[in-house]
Amino acid sequence: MQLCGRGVTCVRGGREVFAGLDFKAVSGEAVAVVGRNGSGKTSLLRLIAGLLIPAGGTIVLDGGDADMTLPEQCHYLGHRDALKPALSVQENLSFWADFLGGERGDAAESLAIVGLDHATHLPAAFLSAGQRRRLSLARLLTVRRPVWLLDEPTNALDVAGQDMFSGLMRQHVASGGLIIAATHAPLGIESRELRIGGVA
Ligand SMILES: Nc1ncnc2c1ncn2[C@@H]1O[C@H](COP(=O)(O)OP(=O)(O)OP(=O)(O)O)[C@@H](O)[C@H]1O
Repeated sequence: MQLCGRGVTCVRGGREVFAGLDFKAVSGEAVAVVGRNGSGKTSLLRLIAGLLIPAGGTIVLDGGDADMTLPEQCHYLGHRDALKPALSVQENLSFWADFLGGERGDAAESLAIVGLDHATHLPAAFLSAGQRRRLSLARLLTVRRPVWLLDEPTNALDVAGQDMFSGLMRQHVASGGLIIAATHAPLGIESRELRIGGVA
């Protein structure tokens, strides 16, 4: 499996953020997207996820599931945790599993892995920032998708949480997945750097 961007141009609010960007990520690899604030790291992830339309160029996944679009094969985890505050931890995860569809893993096991098995019935509104992040990470495990697009994934995680997440990323790439992560901090696993917008 290979994700390939050719000549990708991003325009937001009528302003060109980046132009002519070439990039590639293959199965078993993590790519860390780095660059100064506003250089377009989040925008690039959203372009790959199909949440923004490129103003130019192409983004193609070769060797994936031919019956599915690229966005259908991606998990996009934004830096803001997309949770419904009135729903419980378990209900939030069920919502995402229903919304995303496809092959579904064991939700209880996913919550145990991210360390939220003690809080399954707690409304998401009561979670701490790190717990909200952990609940978002549980999505990656409950619904299997090969391409993980992660925006500042370790934000708010404590040291143990960062270690746990490094292990999950390692397993994902070892099983043939690929990761593209926008980050200002070290990703926590071996990764190749994709710098956008020049030197910070
Ligand atoms: N909805 C929007 N409308 C107009 N401009 C936008 C919009 N969203 C983002 N931008 C602009 O696009 C540019 C790139 O933003 P983006 O969030 O992709 O950068 P980033 O590299 O992820 O930044 P950071 O390191 O601060 O998270 C910024 O100049 C930003 O102001």
